[in-house]
Amino acid sequence: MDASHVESDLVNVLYTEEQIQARLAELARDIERDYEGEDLLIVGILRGAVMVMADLARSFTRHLEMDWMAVSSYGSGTKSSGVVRILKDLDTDISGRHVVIVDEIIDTGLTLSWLTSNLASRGPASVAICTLLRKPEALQMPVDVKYVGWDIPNEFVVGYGLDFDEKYRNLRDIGTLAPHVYS
Ligand SMILES: O=P(O)(O)OC[C@H]1O[C@H](OP(=O)(O)OP(=O)(O)O)[C@H](O)[C@@H]1O
Ligand code: HPA
Repeated sequence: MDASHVESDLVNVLYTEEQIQARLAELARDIERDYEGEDLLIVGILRGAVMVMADLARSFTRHLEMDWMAVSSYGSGTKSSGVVRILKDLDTDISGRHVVIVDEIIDTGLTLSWLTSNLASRGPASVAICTLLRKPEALQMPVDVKYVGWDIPNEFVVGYGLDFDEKYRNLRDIGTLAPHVYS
């Protein structure tokens, strides 16, 4: 499939690469300000958060550590299964550490709500969430989010790490899928 073919699968571009980079730089400034003088560990949630982690981390002008977790709640479809499983745990002991979880989207809130309590039970100094996107109308669980890029409508989005059936993660922009892709 060539690149123009992939772009034509998008019905609407919500955020361009330039807009995403600018917003991540602002979020990095906010996080730097809030954790000034503190040790900081950012935790990316595989696989979707790879792009956000890479670009957010490089927007920081301070030292920080990075670790990764993989959890599963979506399978191959567009609906959360509601069951969260850890597929890869942290390599870092987070007791006494300030942790910021980094993800690309909060949809139902199930994943991050579960993950926040899981990490909080390990005795960190603090746990906060940074997400590029959030769908307020889709939330089923309360999630306390400290840093949000944008609130978006309740539509399935792809690109910049977000996939549909493992495709479209490598798009630079974020957009909604054309209906012909689902049918
Ligand atoms: O708020 P929720 O409804 O729980 O959805 C949010 C989760 O869904 C996505 O991950 P996904 O399970 O699609 O895995 P992936 O990152 O490997 O694509 C995203 O990265 C979040 O972790
Ligand atoms: O809208 C979405 N797109 C891709 N992956 C997702 N995981 C949760 N919500 C979404």
